Amino acid sequence: MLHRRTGGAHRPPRARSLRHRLGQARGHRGRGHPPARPGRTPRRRRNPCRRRLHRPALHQRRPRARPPTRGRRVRGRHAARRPDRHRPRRAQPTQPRPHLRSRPRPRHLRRRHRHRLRRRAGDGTRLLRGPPRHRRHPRRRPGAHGRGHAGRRQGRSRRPARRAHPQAPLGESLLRVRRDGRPVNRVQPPVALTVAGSDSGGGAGIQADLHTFAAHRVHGTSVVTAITAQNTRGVTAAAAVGADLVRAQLDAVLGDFPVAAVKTGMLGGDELLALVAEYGRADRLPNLVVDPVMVTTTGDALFSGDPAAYLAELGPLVTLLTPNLVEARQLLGREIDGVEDMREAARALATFGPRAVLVKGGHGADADSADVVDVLWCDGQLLDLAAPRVATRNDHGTGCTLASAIAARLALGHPLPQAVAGAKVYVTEALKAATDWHLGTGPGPVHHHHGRRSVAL
Ligand SMILES: Nc1ncnc2c1ncn2[C@@H]1O[C@H](COP(=O)(O)OP(=O)(O)O)[C@@H](O)[C@H]1O
Ligand SMILES: Cc1ncc(COP(=O)(O)OP(=O)(O)O)c(N)n1
Repeated sequence: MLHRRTGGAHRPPRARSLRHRLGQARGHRGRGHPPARPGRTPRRRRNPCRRRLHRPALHQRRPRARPPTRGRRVRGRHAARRPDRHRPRRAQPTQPRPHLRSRPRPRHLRRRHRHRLRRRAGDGTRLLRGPPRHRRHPRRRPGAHGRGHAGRRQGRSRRPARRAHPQAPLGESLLRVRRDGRPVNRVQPPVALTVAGSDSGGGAGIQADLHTFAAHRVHGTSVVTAITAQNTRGVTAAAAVGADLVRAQLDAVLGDFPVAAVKTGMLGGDELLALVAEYGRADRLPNLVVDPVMVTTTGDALFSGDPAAYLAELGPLVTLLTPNLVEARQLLGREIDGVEDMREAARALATFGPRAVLVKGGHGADADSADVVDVLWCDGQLLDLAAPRVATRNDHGTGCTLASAIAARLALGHPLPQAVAGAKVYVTEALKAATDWHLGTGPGPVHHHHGRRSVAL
């Protein structure tokens, strides 16, 4: 059988070999078998780690001890012709084989890496996991209750457990791999854009947004609208970036990256507001989440324009508007007190054209309440989103973090209400994880990368 495949010998050897390996990785063992090369004895490539160690060597086996299969008969014939076939088949390469690095790892290693991914899976990485293995496992048998390979392992106790592939270079064996065998770091992330001011303290603004995108495994791009000299105690100086430079940044990013969602934060004044609206009208700002930043929790004003212009300019272009209580008051020009008022405010803001409005109840709401309630108006429906209030003074940048987490999730393809709910959970966890931090002497930042170990560990 095998020799009939020698027609494939005209193809370039490397392509043939890769196809074979891919075939193995997908479980098409028969079809992916490599054809014989001229001048070489065809042999079946096997992962040496999967060798059945308890079976006798070929020359010691009783003839026809088992009913021969096609594959075994072929192997047996070659074993008979080639005495060197009786050597242990774990041939070790003596030279480094860097060309192997891009190849899929053996199945048992991929499985191990998947387990590692699951153990580490935080809120955002859950998406990478896919459905539980047992649901898709082609070898799943009735009675095997979905615990991976528990059933299959019973008869394989002598297999050396958790051993690295003897041929894998060290770097390769440490790479995490996805279900389809490709290393994780080759998966292209979606792209999100933040249009916001810089917070030199790193807790809010551009810095918080990029942290949040990264925590969601979304590639973050940025257009800087202002530079603030800021720490946990407040803002000591601020300067707007000129409209020409902001335009150039927008063109550089939007002209090159497949931006899937945009978050805006500090726009500083009417000029940049109009500029962003121009790009929105030109349909260049998909999934636009607008955090109408006007004043920090420490009381520093970050917007010098007309609040009403926010709604007039951006309202109809916005996917989601996320004012806090202070900002909702300024946008509507009236008091907002309590959850019923927040619902009314969300309804009123929605009349300016955004698809959805989220009135946030963190800063400025009843600090003694057990829950923090945000009100979401989305596609004509009102929804209260409640989360346990986290007792902490480290809550700097929660508004930026929430809006950029929503944008990241939209870039990842989450539907809007789920993106908002998931982002709120993410912020709550980020607040909890930073309660003991002492970064700065005022309200410190939240822990954007909670649930993830450092990549240096
Ligand atoms: N102490 C807290 N505990 C739990 N959630 C909070 C807390 N403070 C703020 N949040 C949440 O953080 C998000 C940002 O809200 P808020 O702080 O009001 O925005 P901003 O930072 O723009 O003032 C909201 O989802 C809010 O519910
Ligand atoms: C540069 C910059 N942009 C926005 C803010 C406001 O951030 P926010 O998330 O609303 O958090 P608080 O400042 O209110 O804690 C900022 N401070 N700086």
